[in-house]
Amino acid sequence: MSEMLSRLRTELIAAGQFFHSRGWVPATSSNFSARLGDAEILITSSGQHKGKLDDGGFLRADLQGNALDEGKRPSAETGLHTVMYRRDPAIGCVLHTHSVNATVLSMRLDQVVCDGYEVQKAFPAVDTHDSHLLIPVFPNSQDIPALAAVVDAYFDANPHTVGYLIRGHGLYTWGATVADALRHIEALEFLFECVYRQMLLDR
Ligand SMILES: CSC[C@@H](O)[C@@H](O)C(=O)COP(=O)(O)O
Ligand SMILES: [Zn+2]
Repeated sequence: MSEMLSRLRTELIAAGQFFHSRGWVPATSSNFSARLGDAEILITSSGQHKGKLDDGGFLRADLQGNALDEGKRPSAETGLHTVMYRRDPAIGCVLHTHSVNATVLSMRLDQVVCDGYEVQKAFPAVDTHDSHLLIPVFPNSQDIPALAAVVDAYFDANPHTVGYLIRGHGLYTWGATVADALRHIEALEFLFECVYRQMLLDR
C-alpha cells in the first residue's frame, strides 16, 4: 500500500465527514476521487454512505474507469471523474456532492451566474470580486458515457469552467489537491446559497 494512497484515502474520508456535517451527501449519494498517478485514480466504491466511509470504501481504477482492484465496483459515475483526469493532468481530485441548493437551483436555471462575490476568489484564476463565474447546468442522464461526452465537449469550448451542475442531481468540481477541490465545493455551495437567497429577495 503506497503512502500516497493511504494519505489521499484519509483526506477523502475526512472530506466526506465534513460534507455529511453540512448535509451535502445524503443517502449514499455523491462520489469522490483522487489521482494516484498518470493512469490511475482512487475512487469511492458504489453505494457507500459518503459521510461514513472507511478504508474499505475505495478502489483503484484506470482513466477509462476500469476497476483495478478485484471484487469492488467503482462509483456508477466514475466516467464523470475520468473525463476530467484525462482532460487535464493538473487535476488531482474530483468531488461530487448532492446538496439541496445545488439540486434546487439546477431545476430552475440553465446556468448559475455569480457576479461580485468576494468568495469567487476561492478559485485559482480569480483575483477579484469583480469577476464573472458561470456554472453550467447539464441535463441529467443515467447514461454516464453520454453525459461525460457532453461535459467533455462543453469543456473544449469553455476550458476555464470551475464546476458544473447536473439538473436535479448535484455538483461536480475539482482541483489540484483534495484540499483545493474541497475549497471549491465549499465556495460553490456558499455561492449557490447566496444566489438562491438573492432570487428570493428579487421576487
Ligand atoms: C443514492 S442516489 C445518488 C446516486 O444515484 C449517484 O448520483 C451518486 O452520486 C452516488 O453513486 P455511487 O455509485 O455511490 O457513486
Ligand atoms: Zn450523483
